[in-house]
Amino acid sequence: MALQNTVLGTVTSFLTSRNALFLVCGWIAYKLLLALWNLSPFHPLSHIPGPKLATATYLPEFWYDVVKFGRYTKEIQKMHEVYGPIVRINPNEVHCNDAQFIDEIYAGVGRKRDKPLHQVSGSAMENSFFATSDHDHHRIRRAPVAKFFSRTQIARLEPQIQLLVQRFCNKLLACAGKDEPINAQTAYSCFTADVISYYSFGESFGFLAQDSWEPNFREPMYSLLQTVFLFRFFPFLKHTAMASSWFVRYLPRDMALLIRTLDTDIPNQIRKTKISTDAGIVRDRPTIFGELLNSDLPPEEKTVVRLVDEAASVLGGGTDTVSWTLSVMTYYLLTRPDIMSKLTEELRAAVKDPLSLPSWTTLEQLPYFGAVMQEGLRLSYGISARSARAATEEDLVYRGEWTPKGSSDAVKVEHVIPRGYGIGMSNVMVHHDETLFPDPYSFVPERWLDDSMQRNRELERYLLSFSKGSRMCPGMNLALCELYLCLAALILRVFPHMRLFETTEEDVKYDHDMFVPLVKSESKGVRVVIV
Ligand code: HEM
Repeated sequence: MALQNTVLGTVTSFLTSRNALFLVCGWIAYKLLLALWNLSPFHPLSHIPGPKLATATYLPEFWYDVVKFGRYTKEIQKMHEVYGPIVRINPNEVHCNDAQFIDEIYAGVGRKRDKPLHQVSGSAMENSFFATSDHDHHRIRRAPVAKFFSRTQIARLEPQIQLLVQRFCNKLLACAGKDEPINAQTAYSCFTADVISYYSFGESFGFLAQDSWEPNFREPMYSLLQTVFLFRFFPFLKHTAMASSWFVRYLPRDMALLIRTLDTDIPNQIRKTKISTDAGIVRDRPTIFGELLNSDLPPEEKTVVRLVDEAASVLGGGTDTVSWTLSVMTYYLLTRPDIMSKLTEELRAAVKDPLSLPSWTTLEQLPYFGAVMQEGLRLSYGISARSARAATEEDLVYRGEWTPKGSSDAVKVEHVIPRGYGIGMSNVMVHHDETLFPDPYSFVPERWLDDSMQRNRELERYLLSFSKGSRMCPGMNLALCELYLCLAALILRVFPHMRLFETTEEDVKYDHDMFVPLVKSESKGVRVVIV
């Protein structure tokens, strides 16, 4: 019997290992065949130039984005130097480095644009409209949220933002004389998180009300974003993130707070809102959940799980983007006294009392302030990594010119990007395009003004910070309202007392990305002291 068992065990394990070997060989053969297909002249993208390995496989993208972390954008830039303005960067995606093609890729609502599945699989908020691939489904999901962030709605919120701006400046000024430097982005993210939470959820997180700048959501948000490239290749790993709530008590304080907010507080708030909505109770201050639950979205779009993802994407989208833009502007303004004094002069003429600022729409009209804002947005990029769109009902025809390296003659380039295939651009490349922005790494607000010192609308077509078209940032009005009000108050009240602390241009200069721009890993951020 023992012998029989041993023989049976050996045969089973032989069969099992044979099966495993068979599976592995089968998988390798499948991948090889797929690579051959991708390289073949029959593939719909075969006419688009690009490196052979990237044309055949996702290996280069995996290597630079996952293994070397967030460094594929720079490789794509190098590919453009060799292959021209249109490059095949992976078997099914094309990248464009010509800003004249922006309106074709990021087209308006009337022209359908999906987001490629490979791209949206990176998002942990898979039920949000941000991560919704299909154009029509995205439109349905986006509509009620976009309405909530319209210009009129934001104007109603403005008094509360003004209040938080002044509270924020008071808190910064109260740090006068302290030796410990303040990480500007951490401080700014306390302000932006309080604004977005008050507006979206009806209650502020209260980061400005606490004594210090910690805890806040900056670090945990960045930690969550770190998974974006890995999830693109292994989307099933997203489900392991759900386990994080089981060991929340062992996590760092700020990460635990974020997990608790997303896993407990927000779902509870949605349930409470649902009960009052069902009972016909009208709240005096609308919340994003109230808006979604009252909208004509079908019931399957109103589940708690989906609304939590929507809340997380608004929270994620609305916190660090604004705080990073403010940090970049802080650095440039504190290192450029010429720009600072010109701006201060313009603001002093328009603002009688810095404790009671004029409206955001009034501040927006100040030409030099507007120019500084545009330049700050240009050098903070919004999303630095590529964001692709797939036209599903039309082929896109690219026509342009390109001067290959080492040649003095421009050659004409024409390519058809077949429907269904993704084509994207990277803000970091467009914003450093020398033909549009001469001396692109310098902070030059004047480039946004025309000869009569008014806004240069023509150039604004190439500012991609909020993206363009049907999937552009729905939070743009809120972001601009925060940026104008906060920067005006900082300039008039805080910057005269603020000094940079061991901060250089390296601390704001793009190095790699995680979807959002990142500086060199060893940077300690933009740090300031109040004197
Ligand atoms: C300076 C501030 C901001 C910048 C530069 C910015 C930038 C962007 C960009 C470039 C996109 C397009 C992403 C893509 O192509 O996949 C986007 C989308 C988005 N942003 Fe913002 N954003 C900012 C502030 C905000 C705020 C305050 C909110 C809060 C409501 C927000 C919420 C979103 C959402 C929900 C999306 C997804 C839109 C969609 O897929 O239709 N953002 N943002």
